[in-house]
Amino acid sequence: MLYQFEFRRYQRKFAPPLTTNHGIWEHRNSIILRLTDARGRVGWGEIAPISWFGSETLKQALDFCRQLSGKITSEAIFAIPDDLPACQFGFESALERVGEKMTNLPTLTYSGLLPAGEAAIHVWQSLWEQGYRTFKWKIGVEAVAKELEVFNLLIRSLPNSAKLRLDANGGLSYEEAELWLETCDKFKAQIEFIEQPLPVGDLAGMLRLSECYQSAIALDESVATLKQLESCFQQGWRGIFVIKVAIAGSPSRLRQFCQQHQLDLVFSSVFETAIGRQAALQLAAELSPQNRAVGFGTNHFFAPEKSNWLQSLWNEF
Ligand SMILES: O=C(O)CCC(=O)c1ccccc1C(=O)O
Ligand SMILES: [Mg+2]
Repeated sequence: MLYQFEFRRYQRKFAPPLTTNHGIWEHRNSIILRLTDARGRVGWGEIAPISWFGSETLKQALDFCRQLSGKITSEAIFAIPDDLPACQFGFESALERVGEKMTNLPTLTYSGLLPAGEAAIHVWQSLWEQGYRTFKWKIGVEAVAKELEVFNLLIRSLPNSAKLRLDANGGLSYEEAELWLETCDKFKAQIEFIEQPLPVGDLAGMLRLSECYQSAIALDESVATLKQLESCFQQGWRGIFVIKVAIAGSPSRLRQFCQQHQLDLVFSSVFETAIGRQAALQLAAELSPQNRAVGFGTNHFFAPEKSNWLQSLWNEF
């Protein structure tokens, strides 16, 4: 089946900028795409790469879109190479939606993302009032001693029924990870897991840590794509896997892998727009075992989008 294909770049500004162990993030850039079949039915998709996280770059995605010259077949979509995982997601999810009505978002429990540093102590309350009960806080941004101090304030200020996730973005040394895990073990009832304590390549280190501490560890950067997910599973990881659907690759192959194996999954946003978010959350609702909140409580990092943003982007009024 042949489709007409159009795409536009889209940019949103983080307000305030997002700080992680990888640095400061000011703008979220992505590509919105539209497929149209011979009968004029359309499907929308989003390509939202994060190259520092292990996907292709925005430029590689744009180059791929440009060389298509406005046309693509479903066969070509399923043959997009594995080194363009965000493109695989964007095109396949658009294809799945051609002719489908926008459905209601599935009901899921959300984890609210807190800003790094002390700001977290001032932000969780408004998220709590919006109904969030699980929060994620970035660590590995400042010196460990300083962060442990803020952690102590944060964990004491949070209600006992709140759950906290700590995300190091691969930024800890083995010794620092030990220190954090000891701390987590002391607050077992409130800490859900620590995410990606060590760098991507150090699966052996994280396997060792997971044997030495009671607190759970989640892999994130180490399993950014389906290929990496399969590889970590084969190497014996049976802890938590964070799945960033929008950069993981082909949604149909991801679905297959997750249905074949019993995995402890946490679905997570890559700051996609409503288009990628819809597709990612639908897959999350399908595959999520429902016991863990999805990491899509991220919209407060942007000013609300105007309701006609997509029409404006396409210049269609
Ligand atoms: O998972 C969440 O709760 C929020 C999303 C998130 O933290 C994130 C978003 C974009 C890129 C990297 C990350 C991350 O988990 O490190
Ligand atoms: Mg993470």
